[in-house]
Amino acid sequence: MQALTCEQVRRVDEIAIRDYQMPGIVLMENAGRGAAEIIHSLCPDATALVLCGRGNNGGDGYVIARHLQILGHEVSILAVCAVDELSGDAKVNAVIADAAGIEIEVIEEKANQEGTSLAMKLGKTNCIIDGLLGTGAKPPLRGIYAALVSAANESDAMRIALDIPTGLDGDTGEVIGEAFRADHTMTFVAPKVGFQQKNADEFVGVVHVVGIGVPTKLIRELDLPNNELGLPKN
Ligand SMILES: NC(=O)C1=CN([C@@H]2O[C@H](COP(=O)(O)OP(=O)(O)OC[C@H]3O[C@@H](n4cnc5c(N)ncnc54)[C@H](O)[C@@H]3O)[C@@H](O)[C@H]2O)[C@H](O)CC1
Ligand SMILES: [K+]
Repeated sequence: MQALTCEQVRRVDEIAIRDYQMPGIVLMENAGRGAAEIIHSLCPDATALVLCGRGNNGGDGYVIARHLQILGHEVSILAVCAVDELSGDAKVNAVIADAAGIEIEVIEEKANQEGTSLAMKLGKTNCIIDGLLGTGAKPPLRGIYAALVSAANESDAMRIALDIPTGLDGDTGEVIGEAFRADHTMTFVAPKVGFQQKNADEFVGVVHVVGIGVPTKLIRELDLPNNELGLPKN
C-alpha cells in the first residue's frame, strides 16, 4: 500500500467528513475498534494500560480501551489531561470510557513526575498502548510526554503505538531525543512515509494498517496524481 504523508492522511479525514458526510466520530470508532481487534489477537491476555494525549490520537485510545474491555481485558487509562479539558470526538469517547467504568488517572502535566513513580504505574501492565501523539504532533516532545515515553520504553511490557510512535516524525522518520519504541504500530488509513526511513524500524516495529471505513472511491482517488485531490504535489 502506498505510504502517505501526515498531511495526506489528515486530508482523507477532511474529505471523508466534507465530501462524504462521514461524522468524525464514526472514523474514530472504526479506527479504535479495528486497532483493538488486532491488539486482542496479538496479546490475548493483555492487562492493558492506554496512554492518552489531549488530541484525537488520545481519542483513539479511549475507543480502544472500551473495545478491549468488551473483549474481556482488564484496561486502565493514564491521561495527560482531565476529560473536561478535551474537546470534540476525543471528549465524547473519554466521557463514554469514564461512564463505562474504565479507570482514568490524570498525570498532571506540571507535576514533577519522579521517573520511579511513572515506572511503577507502567510496571503493572503487560501491554502499554501509546495514544499520546499522532499526526498532529511535531517532535521534540514537550512536558510530561517525554517522561511517559521514557518510562514506557523502560518497561518490559509489549508496546503498541497508535498511528505513529510518539516522538517520531511521521513524515521524515526523525526522532529528536526520545520516541516510543513500539513492538507493533497500528497505523490508520496507510503507512506513513516516515516509516520508510531506516532509523524508523526500531520505533515502529511491525506495522499494521487499520482502515477507518472511508469509501473505496476516496482511497482509490488517492492513487491519482496528488493534484487530483488538491493535495500538494510531492
Ligand atoms: N484519518 C485518520 O487517520 C484518522 C485519525 N485519527 C487520529 O487523530 C490523530 C490526529 O489527531 P490530532 O488531534 O490532530 O493530533 P494529535 O492527537 O496527534 O496531537 C495533537 C495535540 O498534541 C499537542 N502536541 C503537538 N506536538 C506536541 C509535542 N511535540 N509535545 C507535546 N504535545 C504536542 C498539540 O498541542 C495538540 O494538543 C491521528 O494521529 C489518529 O490517531 C482519528 O481518530 C480517526 C481518523
Ligand atoms: K501515538
